Amino acid sequence: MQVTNKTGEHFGNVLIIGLGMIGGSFAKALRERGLAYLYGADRRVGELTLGISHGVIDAAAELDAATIAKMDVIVLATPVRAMESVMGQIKPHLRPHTLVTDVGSTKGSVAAAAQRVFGEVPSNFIPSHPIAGAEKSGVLAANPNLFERHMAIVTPMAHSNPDQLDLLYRMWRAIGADVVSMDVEHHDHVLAASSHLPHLLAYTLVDALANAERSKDIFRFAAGGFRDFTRIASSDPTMWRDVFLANKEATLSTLDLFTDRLADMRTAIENEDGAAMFGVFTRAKSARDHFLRLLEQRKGAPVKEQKALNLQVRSGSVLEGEITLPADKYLSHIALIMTALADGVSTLNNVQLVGDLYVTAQALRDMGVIIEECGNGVIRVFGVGRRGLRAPIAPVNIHESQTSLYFLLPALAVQSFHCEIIAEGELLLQPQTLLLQQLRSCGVELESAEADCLPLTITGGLPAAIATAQSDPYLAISQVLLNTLSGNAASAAQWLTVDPLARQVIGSFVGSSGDFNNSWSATELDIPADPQLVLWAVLTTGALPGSQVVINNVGQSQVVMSLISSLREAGMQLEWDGQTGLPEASVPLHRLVVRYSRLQKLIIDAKHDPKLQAFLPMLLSASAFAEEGGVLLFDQTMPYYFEDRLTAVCDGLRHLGAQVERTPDGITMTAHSLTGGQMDSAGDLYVVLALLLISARAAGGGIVQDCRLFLEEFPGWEDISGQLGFQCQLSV
Ligand SMILES: NC(=O)c1ccc[n+]([C@@H]2O[C@H](COP(=O)([O-])OP(=O)(O)OC[C@H]3O[C@@H](n4cnc5c(N)ncnc54)[C@H](O)[C@@H]3O)[C@@H](O)[C@H]2O)c1
Ligand SMILES: O=C(O)C(=O)C[C@]1(C(=O)O)C=C[C@@H](O)C=C1
Repeated sequence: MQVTNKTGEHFGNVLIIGLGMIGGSFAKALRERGLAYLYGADRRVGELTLGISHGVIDAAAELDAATIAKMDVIVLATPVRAMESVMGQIKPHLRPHTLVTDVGSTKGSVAAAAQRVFGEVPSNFIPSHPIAGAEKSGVLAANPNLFERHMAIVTPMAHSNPDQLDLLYRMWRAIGADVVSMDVEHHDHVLAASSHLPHLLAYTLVDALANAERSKDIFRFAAGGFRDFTRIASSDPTMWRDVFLANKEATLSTLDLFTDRLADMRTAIENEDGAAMFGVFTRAKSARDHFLRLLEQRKGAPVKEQKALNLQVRSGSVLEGEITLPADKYLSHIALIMTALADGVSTLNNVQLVGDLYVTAQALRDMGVIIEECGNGVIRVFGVGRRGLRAPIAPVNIHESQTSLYFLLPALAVQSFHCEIIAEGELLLQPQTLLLQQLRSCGVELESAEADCLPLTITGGLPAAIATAQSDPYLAISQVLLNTLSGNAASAAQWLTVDPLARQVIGSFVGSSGDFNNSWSATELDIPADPQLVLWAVLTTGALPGSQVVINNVGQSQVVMSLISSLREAGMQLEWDGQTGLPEASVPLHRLVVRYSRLQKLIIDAKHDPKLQAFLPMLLSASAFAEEGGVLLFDQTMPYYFEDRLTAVCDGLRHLGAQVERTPDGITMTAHSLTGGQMDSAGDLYVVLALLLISARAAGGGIVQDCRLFLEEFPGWEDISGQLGFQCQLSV
């Protein structure tokens, strides 16, 4: 099949010498797109006959004067060691206007062969190499789409003809490849590691096992793992013999590196050193996951559409029991950074590595920290010391996690390497001016994209002390971490901006001596419950007659204490009932007993802690079932996303029949009976919690839409609420 191409581009007469799998794929790709008239030459005549009958080439050719002289492009596609004799054959007839290239897997040997044949690599000879292939060979394996969305490396010389280089780029692009340029030596080292070594291992493994004592059973019981690892051992032996003969030095050096590492693994197994194995496996997994993501991006894989998940809540639940709620994400983040940079192995209890915390954990893993998930929320972190992070092999990807940035930058600011941080989605559009200014003001070198947006590069060093107090809790903690990490005590004013519980978390590593230059000792910590979940459990229990719940792991942070005192003022029955968790813990956990209570008018105003703003969505829902409604007043400085949340909750409440009035400085809720209905959470975690609360109290229950993110971020919530008797089910 030959078609005319839409762009009108035509590369004229193209001769492929060596019409096997790669040469055939190249020919077919050009021919099917109507981009050239294709000739083939091969020492096996049968391949040429098949090439014509299968539409790979238009005509077979000899390497004689008439053929060579009329070619616009000649492509050498034989095994690499056969190329020298082919060059010798075409040399007498080659014209300067003909572009010559090759597709060989090694480049130094091809350039050297050209030098031997022509005296120097001719300006019209520009080597290249498609990074695409298969374990098959021969023209029947030709695939016209083989190069699409794969890379093609070109290795031009200083004196290469620029027009012919341009032609080479255009030709690879025309058949779908992404072209990159590289020097010959670099190419051979990189490919020795990424392609040649894996082939050597696969061939050697299969051969060793085939000759092993129990070989019959080894092959009989080998399954997916063996097949995946050894696919490439089915590749063409001639081609690979040539590759290893042609790229000897680079292959040997990558092989030596590998055998050293394999010897380390042998020692780890012999010594039953689980930590060493775990370290290698977690780092390797995260490196491979990164590689797969890159591959997906290159292939332009469409983002999978996920169905929205809704939660349907029935009215009339009665909650009863004792619960341990998922951990506070802010405190978990601080603890994770501190444990990663402490000396020794720390244990964190009640922590789930999900959402932002997972992103930060992956970044730390990429930099050599072993983080082991032991089940039941127990995490073991093998600290590397304050300046012990290792330069990651690829940029650190924080995806869409702004929080990870606040915590990772101070840690990176004290290391001894450069690190590039990349991100995805909306985070790429958000200027990080305040955070970057803060770091630059103490001498940290940061280069960022335009308008202080990601990606950015940070160069570690020894930052100077920083002393300004910040009211934003994330900027504040970032500043305190930076001081603590660089051995400078944070100022008293700075500490005041940080919640006492966060101070206790930091204190459990650096001790109370205040000497931040000391090494940090590893420790065991219970992380208190997430305050948003605490408030949800408190308000839901308080709303449902007959309910009584004990929350086992409440941390007495400033904001939790403010919430409790506001709710007590409105008539809720809340009592402390001693401590739980680790004995003599520096971050204690408290038991909180909650009972159904008739909530009076709920008032939150300027007298209350400004941090309560983050809890307004749920407080607003609670005021919808308070006896006399509620008044929530707040100043104008709320971040826009707080405003959006309140708007979503007000809309939801109106759907259920509540009377809600927005005023310029707040919201007034008039007591009213609530019916039931569907409400859209817009995917916001805190809106979901507020709407779940109000659905439980509405006569007809409620359906809260778009809860996927909520369920992912709080994976324990469904089980815990189910144990308590909260009647709720998933629907799509
Ligand atoms: N197989 C892959 O995945 C892959 C990927 C990228 C690059 N390459 C490179 O592409 C080249 C071809 O590999 P392939 O997989 O297509 O192999 P192949 O065995 O399918 O094809 C090679 C062809 O060259 C012919 N040939 C050998 N010596 C010849 C000579 N002196 N004159 C004329 N023809 C001759 C053979 O008859 C055969 O048809 C190699 O240099 C290889 O390193 C291979
Ligand atoms: O996919 C395969 O089977 C390949 O072996 C392709 C592969 C590789 O190692 O990635 C093999 C050799 C090349 O020179 C380029 C690509």
